[in-house]
Amino acid sequence: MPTYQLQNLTVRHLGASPAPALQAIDLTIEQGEQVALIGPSGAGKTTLLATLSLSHKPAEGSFQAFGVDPWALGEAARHRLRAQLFLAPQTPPLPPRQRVVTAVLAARLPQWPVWRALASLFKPADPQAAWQALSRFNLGDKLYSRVDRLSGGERQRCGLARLLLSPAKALLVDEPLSALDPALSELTLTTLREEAGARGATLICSLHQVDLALSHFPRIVALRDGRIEFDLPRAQVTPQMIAALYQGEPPAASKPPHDDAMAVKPGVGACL
Ligand SMILES: Nc1ncnc2c1ncn2[C@@H]1O[C@H](COP(=O)(O)OP(=O)(O)OP(=O)(O)O)[C@@H](O)[C@H]1O
Repeated sequence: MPTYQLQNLTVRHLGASPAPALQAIDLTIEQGEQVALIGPSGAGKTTLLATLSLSHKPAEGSFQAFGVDPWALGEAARHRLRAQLFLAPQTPPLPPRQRVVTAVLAARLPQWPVWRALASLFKPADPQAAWQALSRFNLGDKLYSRVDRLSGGERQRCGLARLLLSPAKALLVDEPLSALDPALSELTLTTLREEAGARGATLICSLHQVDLALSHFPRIVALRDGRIEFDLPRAQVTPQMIAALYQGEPPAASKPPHDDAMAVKPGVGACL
């Protein structure tokens, strides 16, 4: 059974301009596939990931996750379905005063009874698991740091460590590299792909770094102006297609010149 089946899907943002954020989206993603979403700013990548995580209700078209239409389910059943999906947003919503260990273990809250979730706020239930997840992103030394003392890139990796602890079968990751240097970018994508592969989870990741999308992901879905421009195995994606997709707005390089690396960081860190 596919993880997702979307047919002729339209998604609008409430109160936004009449042009939909996504339109005529046909997309089938099989369980265990690893897919990169690319496209210029405003193309609809975040909206698509939010729709796949059941945060946006489509306006039109057909949407199925794990073979069911989530929006035809009652609230409780949809909530259970949501527990199968994990969205790691570009700016993870981490409580600023919380310790990293608590924030990471929060990924397990949906599996725990209320008493255990509350107890974990005072004494982390499984710090070893949090440390292991953080270590896979080179962040083990921040286990007991406060979230608001982390840099933008550290916070982003803290959000990804949560993903490792969630039991989800679909891992949805929005721009995981925006605050990371090239070495950490490689480590992060490799870790995400290994994790998804090891547990047979579907991985869908939006990226501005087209070279990394092509080197790490077998399937590339390109969005522009809310529509799918192409959906192809990476071997069939040509430089001409990439140039047409970005039309004058060059895709981000994964290896910025040294001076640019500093210019990228501050904007992303200002997240909470
Ligand atoms: N909360 C919102 N309210 C209204 N319109 C929105 C909202 N979020 C996004 N949009 C609009 O929806 C469209 C798609 O935006 P989206 O954030 O999905 O693009 P994106 O490809 O993820 O862009 P970026 O690469 O810059 O993150 C854009 O036209 C954007 O202005």
